[in-house]
Amino acid sequence: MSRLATKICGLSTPETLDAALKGGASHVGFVFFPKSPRHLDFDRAIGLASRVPPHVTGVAVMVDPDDAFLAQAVASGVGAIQLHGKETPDRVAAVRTRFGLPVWKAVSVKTSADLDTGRAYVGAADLLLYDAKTPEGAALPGGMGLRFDWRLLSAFDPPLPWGLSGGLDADNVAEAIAITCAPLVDVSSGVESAPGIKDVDKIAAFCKAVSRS
Ligand SMILES: O=C(O)c1ccccc1N[C@@H]1O[C@H](COP(=O)(O)O)[C@@H](O)[C@H]1O
Repeated sequence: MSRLATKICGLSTPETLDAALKGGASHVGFVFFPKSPRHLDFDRAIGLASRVPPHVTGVAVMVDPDDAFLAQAVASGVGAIQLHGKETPDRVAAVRTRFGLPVWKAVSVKTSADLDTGRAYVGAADLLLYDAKTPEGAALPGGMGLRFDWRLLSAFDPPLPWGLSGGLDADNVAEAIAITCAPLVDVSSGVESAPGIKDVDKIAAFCKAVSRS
């Protein structure tokens, strides 16, 4: 079991969810975004969330969701909400108040100035997830296996609890942790054999690499 929090994101089958749980993940992510190859419908999410034990948190990943969509995602049985779009601080605060769950806000990073945009979410979000900025016009705002310069975080004092995501995998996560001192790491593409297809061996290898860090 790792002392670091680990989120395996974009799970969509019982087998891969179980691999994440067996590996010691503290968080498991379910993506509710129709443009994503990892998109889950709410019925399947209910089945998966029911397998998640109480000491692990299911996280619903969404992009600029409205309240009706959020309500369906929350009803699947998750314990936290990850907002990965262009949600404003006011919107994040409203989601937290309305749904009563911890809210993570993704912060898209390419430069050091991008890190500072997270400060606006103090008092609104519970956790900032620093993720690589995807190119203008990209199909997805995350989950593309892209990484940013981790050295930006080594000289930065995050204003909230935080996590690192973007392009992590079993081969690079130890280096990422060493450079950033991230308390939480989040992976999706790096534990897949193809977009949206999670690989149980890669999940196990990632969890092992984190636990050795
Ligand atoms: O995974 C997706 O398809 C996705 C879709 C929309 C928003 C976020 C998404 N994933 C998140 O992106 C980061 C990084 O993923 P990766 O490891 O670089 O593939 C991760 O937090 C996912 O939760």
